[in-house]
Amino acid sequence: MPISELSLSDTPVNVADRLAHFAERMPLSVAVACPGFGDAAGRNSYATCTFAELDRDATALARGLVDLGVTPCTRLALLVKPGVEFVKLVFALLRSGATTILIDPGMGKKHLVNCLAASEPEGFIAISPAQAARTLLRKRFPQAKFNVTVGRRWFWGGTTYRQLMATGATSTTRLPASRATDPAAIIFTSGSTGPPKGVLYTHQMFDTQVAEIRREYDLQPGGADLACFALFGLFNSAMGITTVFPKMDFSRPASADPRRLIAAASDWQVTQAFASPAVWDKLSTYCQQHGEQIPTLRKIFSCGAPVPAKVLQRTLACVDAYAEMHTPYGATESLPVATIAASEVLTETAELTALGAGVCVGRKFNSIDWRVIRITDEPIANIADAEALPPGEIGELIVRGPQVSPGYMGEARGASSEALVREDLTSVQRLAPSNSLAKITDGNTLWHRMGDVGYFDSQERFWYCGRKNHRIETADGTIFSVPCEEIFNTIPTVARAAVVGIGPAGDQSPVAILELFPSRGKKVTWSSSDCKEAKELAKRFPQTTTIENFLHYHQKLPVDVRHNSKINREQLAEWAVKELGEHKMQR
Ligand SMILES: Nc1ncnc2c1ncn2[C@@H]1O[C@H](COP(=O)(O)OP(=O)(O)OP(=O)(O)O)[C@@H](O)[C@H]1O
Repeated sequence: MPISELSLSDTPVNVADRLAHFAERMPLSVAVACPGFGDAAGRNSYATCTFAELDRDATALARGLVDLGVTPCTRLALLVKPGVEFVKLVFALLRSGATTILIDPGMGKKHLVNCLAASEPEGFIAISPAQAARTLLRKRFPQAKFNVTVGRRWFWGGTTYRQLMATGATSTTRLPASRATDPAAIIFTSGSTGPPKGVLYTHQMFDTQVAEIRREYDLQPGGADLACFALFGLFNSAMGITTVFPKMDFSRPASADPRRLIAAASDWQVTQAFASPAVWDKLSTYCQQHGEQIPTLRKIFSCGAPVPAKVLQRTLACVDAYAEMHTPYGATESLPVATIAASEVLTETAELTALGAGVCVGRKFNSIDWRVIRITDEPIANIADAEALPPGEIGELIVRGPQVSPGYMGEARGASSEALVREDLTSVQRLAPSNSLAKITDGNTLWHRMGDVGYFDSQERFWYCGRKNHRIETADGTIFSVPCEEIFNTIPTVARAAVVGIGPAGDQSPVAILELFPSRGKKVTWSSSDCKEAKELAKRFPQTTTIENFLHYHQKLPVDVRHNSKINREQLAEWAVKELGEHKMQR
């Protein structure tokens, strides 16, 4: 059949084919490096695997899974720590045709178990403690029959990673060919605006992510990446780039020890690194205080929340003078959407951000189509019902493209997850409730509603003004969180500001909550001058002029589990209600 006659859903696509390409061209280069136990230093202390080994073992594991009975669309939860085995298993699962369920362990036990149960896994590929927990909670996972233990198997049966590898290595089973729209994974959002949502990933989404990230940032095979966000290991291996996992707790990135990150960077002479804003803040502060440098870094990425200009500046100061830093913008449902270079932020947009213009997240990726539409909390069934807004007007961002997820699963309220997994781009009628709020039909395509608000400027750059759910509807109009917060962030004593709404919808009052910088050796106290400065500043800008309540938050502001960077404004709003109710109002 000529290519032109193939529909998208017939096109064979699997991001794991990109790994096979590099295994052929650079078989002996290190694909993954992961620090061993203890404090041994230097490259020899890492567990490593080459591209050839990764490719060979991923195929063996995939055959082992298929021989176990795994078929296309079998849902398997992957609960393995970032490392060599993790990356091998991710590629094995992609090749086996299974749908991998990926969840951040940092979201806490209750959410973790609920998310897992909602996705109805047919098996667990998991380390021993997770298998033990699965066995104890077996009633919640009635369908889990394909269980593979990574590490020692105790009382729970199933097979082990080693056995799977051994049987797969001698198997000649043919692996299934995956098509572009076939499900590849269910990845959960970080749940910063409610319960985490299971996002359906197709093979096409993963493949587009890799192709677009490689093209946009001109990432070349042969480089080495310090991966402080585990999933980046997948992208790197599909680009011929060595993944270096530092020694850190990936479920609490902000707790990473800068000395360990610097050691991993130096051991592998890393050329690029990906970490959340909180990690860059901590690492760059350490480098500044201790005169450390990471001179081999050429490309630096940060994503997940706005990156303050001072963090961009400080980070660039501890790397090569020609290094670039980028802050890609996107969400689990759609990544990447837009990007901006730190150089553009520092020379142009940061100044406007400080004046309340929002945070510029840059221009769109080639493969994305985007619009800003009038804000509504109601479902929008068809694009004809969405009002597109002109540049300069704040609305909700909607996106479509090959890296955009066709829908959610896992909430499964009323709809069986089987139906959701098999859902394709045209079967919008079967969408679960959150899908109807998040998707808009346009012919046989879908737009995804980002749940983020902002506006386009005259150069079609998007200026992020926060989450739609975090906007404050007052009797006098709408207040957007991020533009206001950035105004308060310019106060030298303020470490971080959050602006939240309290009270009934439509008649909310804005409250500015400020975390102050610890002053050396002294307990941080909220002085009348701090409050006076914040109040005076608020009066100078139309965005903040109606804010009258200012509160000092005595600890670090609460943040999300995945990036430890997104402010949990819901929690702060509840706290503010209590504080103000107790007449501790600072006026
Ligand atoms: N570069 C960036 N600058 C500013 N904000 C960003 C950037 N990148 C991502 N974000 C924010 O992170 C959001 C995506 O986060 P993620 O997909 O991890 O889950 P979440 O939206 O926090 O979870 P949930 O939808 O469950 O609340 C974006 O919609 C945006 O608000």
